[in-house]
Amino acid sequence: MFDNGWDAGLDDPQLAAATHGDAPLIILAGAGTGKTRTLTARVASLIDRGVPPERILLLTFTRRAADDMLSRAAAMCTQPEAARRLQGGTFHAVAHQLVSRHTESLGLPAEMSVLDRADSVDAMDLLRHDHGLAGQDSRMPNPSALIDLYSRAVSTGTPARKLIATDFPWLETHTDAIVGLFRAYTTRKRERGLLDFDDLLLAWRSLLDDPVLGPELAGRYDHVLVDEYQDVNQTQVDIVLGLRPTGRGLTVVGDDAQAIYAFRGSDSNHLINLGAAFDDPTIISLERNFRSRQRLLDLANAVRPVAAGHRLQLHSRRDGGHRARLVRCHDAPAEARAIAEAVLAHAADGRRLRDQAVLMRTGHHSDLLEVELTARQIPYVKFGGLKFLEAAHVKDLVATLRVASNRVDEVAWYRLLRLHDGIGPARARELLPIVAAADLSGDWVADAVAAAPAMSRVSLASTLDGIGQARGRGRVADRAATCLAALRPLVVARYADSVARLGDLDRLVAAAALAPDLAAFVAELTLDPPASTSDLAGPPHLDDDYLVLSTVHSAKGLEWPIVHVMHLVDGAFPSDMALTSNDGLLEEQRLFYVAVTRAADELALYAPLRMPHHRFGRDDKHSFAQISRFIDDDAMKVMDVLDLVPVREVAAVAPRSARVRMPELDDLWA
Ligand SMILES: Nc1ncnc2c1ncn2[C@@H]1O[C@H](COP(=O)(O)OP(=O)(O)OP(=O)(O)O)[C@@H](O)[C@H]1O
Repeated sequence: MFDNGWDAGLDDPQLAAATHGDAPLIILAGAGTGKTRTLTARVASLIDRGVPPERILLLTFTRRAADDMLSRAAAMCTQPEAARRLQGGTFHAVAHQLVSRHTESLGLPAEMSVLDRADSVDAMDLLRHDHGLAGQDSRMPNPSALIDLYSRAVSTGTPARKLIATDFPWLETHTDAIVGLFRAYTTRKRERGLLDFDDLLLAWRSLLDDPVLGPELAGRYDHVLVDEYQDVNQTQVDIVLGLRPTGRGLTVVGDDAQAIYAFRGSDSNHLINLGAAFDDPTIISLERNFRSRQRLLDLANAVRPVAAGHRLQLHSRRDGGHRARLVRCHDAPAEARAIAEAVLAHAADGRRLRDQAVLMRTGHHSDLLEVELTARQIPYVKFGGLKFLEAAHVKDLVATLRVASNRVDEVAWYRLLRLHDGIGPARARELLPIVAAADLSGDWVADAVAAAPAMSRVSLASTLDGIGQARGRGRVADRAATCLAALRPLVVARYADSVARLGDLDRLVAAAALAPDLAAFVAELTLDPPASTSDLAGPPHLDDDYLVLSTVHSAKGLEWPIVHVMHLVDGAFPSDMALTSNDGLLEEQRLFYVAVTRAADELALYAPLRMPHHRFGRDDKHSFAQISRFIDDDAMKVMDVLDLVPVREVAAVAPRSARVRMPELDDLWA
């Protein structure tokens, strides 16, 4: 029956999921159990069953995941040309496409820009002056705190007044001003075609709620498949239910133990509760892990968080190999040396560097390790931490491209204006009504230049001329190149290392040139930012061999034969920010579970038993560190221990493995 390849090698539950009919399907899949493979096979099987590819929608959390799955599914089925017709992408990217097509119905201007968090902070900064919320007083909420409050209200659907009273009481004296500011902020964004990430999802949900448009939009699809459902927020749940109100044709895949985005408003309970929304859901659990050796899964099963979730017990047919190993090191420099030496030892055994990854809770944890790797000439690539799009020069170009596509994008103008010597925030605010006016009249360039300080006039005139020319260019490639030409002198004047930065910008403009539409390119870049310029150019050359350093968040969904996880001490992993809240700790535990399930063959967890007091401190004060609370007695039973420290120190810092604990004493120093 199945001679097209998509069923090849699937185990029974995977095959059942791939060939399931139209009733709502919930696939609960543990780590490494082949979620991606199963979803891909299901898409291919749907096409072979006769579902037109354009009536299948696949929603994922990264663009790359959607592209990979759709192209693989198309290659596996009998219609290889289906790849072009299949619909898919991230929730936000699909929302952006839809919203761009329905701007009129939504009362939005035709030209739109997408705001990331930093842009939203700028937008709030611009408006708070009009609401008496700017000033030197330290009790005044800063724009970043205001955006946090605003997003929390939106993502949880809680009125701002209530939220201030319960969660932000120190802002209570400003309640009226804040509520007024938020009202103005919402109106202003709408007028200027500025949409933040939440707005995109809310707009999609509103379109689906509309009695005329909603059924038409939902009726475009026969099947909607959602990956990583444990990471959806309430608005995304509403969108999914709006697309498939009865659940017919809905497939979701998720693992509640891998939910790691609560800080963005996600809630793994949505996966746990979904079944109750339908009459006849089919639930399939995938528990056979195809990635890791059983000895490593013994640890994964021991540390898998079970709070309120589904009990999955992973098993593998891959025997042999070593148990997971806990490596206790004297301090952080010793940990860095131990990791570098282990990496080299595996390389000497014939492993490529690319077969290994070092994972960390937070990007800066690898500071010392990077020094060590550089000294030993071990090439590495780092993922996570500062994103490429957060680099100042990249944001400068994105702002330039945005004003060339949406002339009234005052947030982008605000950034661009401040790149000119002599124009600070106050001057920029004065110039905005001229350059970002909704109804341009007369010679706006001359007016803006005349209003600018004398020292800025020459460069401002040249930037504004350049942008005017860019807007007149029809081809995307010409428009992007003209924008960069306008920005180039500002980058040279502003950044000491401008040559390297301009190299990045050239690559970005080259990538833009391939896009059919500049505004869509910029929106996509903002919604799913590349980690580096090499991401824009596709994967690095195959001959390159390098070690991967990655935050656990960025390692989600990936796998390596050998994985080293560092800084496994309380305060680092779990992060000290999470130590005071139960929800925070649970999220850290899920993050730990993601980390330990990335390894196929070997897993080493490193714990430096002394940590410096201050990351950038000038002194060398250290204190004893407690081995991560996630490595508890059950975990220790399935691990080997390697001590790179004197026995005396181990005894001092490892009471968690003691059979009898004295919590009342321990807790005093927690
Ligand atoms: N039926 C199968 N036969 C052989 N290998 C498989 C099978 N299904 C999945 N695999 C392999 O198992 C590994 C894990 O699969 P995949 O990445 O799809 O898992 P996942 O459930 O998305 O994992 P995670 O949630 O941990 O990221 C991959 O190397 C994949 O090729």
